[in-house]
Amino acid sequence: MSEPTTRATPTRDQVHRAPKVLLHDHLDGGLRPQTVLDLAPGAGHALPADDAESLGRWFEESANSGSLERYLETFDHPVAVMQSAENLRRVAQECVEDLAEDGVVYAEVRYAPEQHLEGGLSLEQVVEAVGAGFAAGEEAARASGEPIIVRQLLTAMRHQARSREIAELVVRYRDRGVLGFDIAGAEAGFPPTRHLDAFEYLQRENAHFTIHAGEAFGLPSIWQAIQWCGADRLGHGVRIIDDITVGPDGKATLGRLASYVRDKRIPLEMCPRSNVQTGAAASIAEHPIGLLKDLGFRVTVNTDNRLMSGTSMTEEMVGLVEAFGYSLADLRWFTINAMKSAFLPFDERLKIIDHVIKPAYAVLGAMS
Ligand SMILES: O=c1[nH]cnc2c1ncn2[C@@H]1O[C@H](CO)[C@@H](O)[C@H]1O
Ligand SMILES: [Zn+2]
Repeated sequence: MSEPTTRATPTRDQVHRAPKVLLHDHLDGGLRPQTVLDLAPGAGHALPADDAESLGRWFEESANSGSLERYLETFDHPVAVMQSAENLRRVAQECVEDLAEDGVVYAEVRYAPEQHLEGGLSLEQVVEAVGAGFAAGEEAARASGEPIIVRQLLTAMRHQARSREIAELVVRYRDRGVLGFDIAGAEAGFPPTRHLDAFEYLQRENAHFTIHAGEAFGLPSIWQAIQWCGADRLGHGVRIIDDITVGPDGKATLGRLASYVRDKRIPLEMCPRSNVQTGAAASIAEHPIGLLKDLGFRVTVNTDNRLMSGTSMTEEMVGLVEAFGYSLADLRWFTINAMKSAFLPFDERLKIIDHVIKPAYAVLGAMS
């Protein structure tokens, strides 16, 4: 019987070996420090450090700013070296290899094509270069016995005005590895409704999208994302906690919006370490993920930006195990939640749950 042993506290090695599903990871937030160093001279770009270890540390320290705006400034460096098809391809391939090595079996990786046009590429060429890199990475991962499926989400920058164009790009590439749309960037001052035409277009096209909301701005952003724009999922969504009150007896009362999010099973793409860095949460132990999980929200665990947070799926999950005492059964719950919430077709999601996630957890539980 594997069930009782899955209640034990998992070791780092077990978390590493467990199949993991990642829905919120930025391609330009996940470069290897060495790759940034390798590509910078060719891109004519100056960096704040000249060896991989110091550069990695620089990203983490600079991102540790307590403000989303300052956190986002660090992206200038990876974005500067992602302006050619060759570099995009390399970064995309390495991303898949790194995720596979971390035990991720399915990932949706996002980036903003409009930020990669400075070397003369078209939006289409950007999407195709990333797609080629993902395919090569999947191939390499399969060859090394770590099979993984990785798909693209295309992001539009919320302070810019290209969201409709990017939404159309998503629809054009929907059968070629692109599963959905997103908006990202500074949240305060740039509400989701600014891009309403893009979201309405996607809904008419039966396409999927997630919206970064409730990270650096509160409930109005989440409310707009869901009730005006029709988001399928919420990027972060941590501020939904503002619509929940916990009484002295520990009993939680949900407001209308929090009830709606829970009742409709709207997936929350939570990224604990990133939230601590931008000040959206005070610490991992105080992160709203603990309460939201207890209340049965459709919570998922994600990395956001592996480079800026010095993190991985294993690292995020180990952090949660340490802070909340989660068991393998809890990690399996997060993982199945994520797979259920993916933009991959339903039959393919089920196949991964039934043939990859559940059997691997059964083996891990039996061996613990
Ligand atoms: O947590 C986040 N909140 C909002 N925007 C973000 C976050 N992480 C990254 N980006 C933004 O998304 C762009 C495309 O990948 C990145 O260049 C960065 O500006
Ligand atoms: Zn993000």
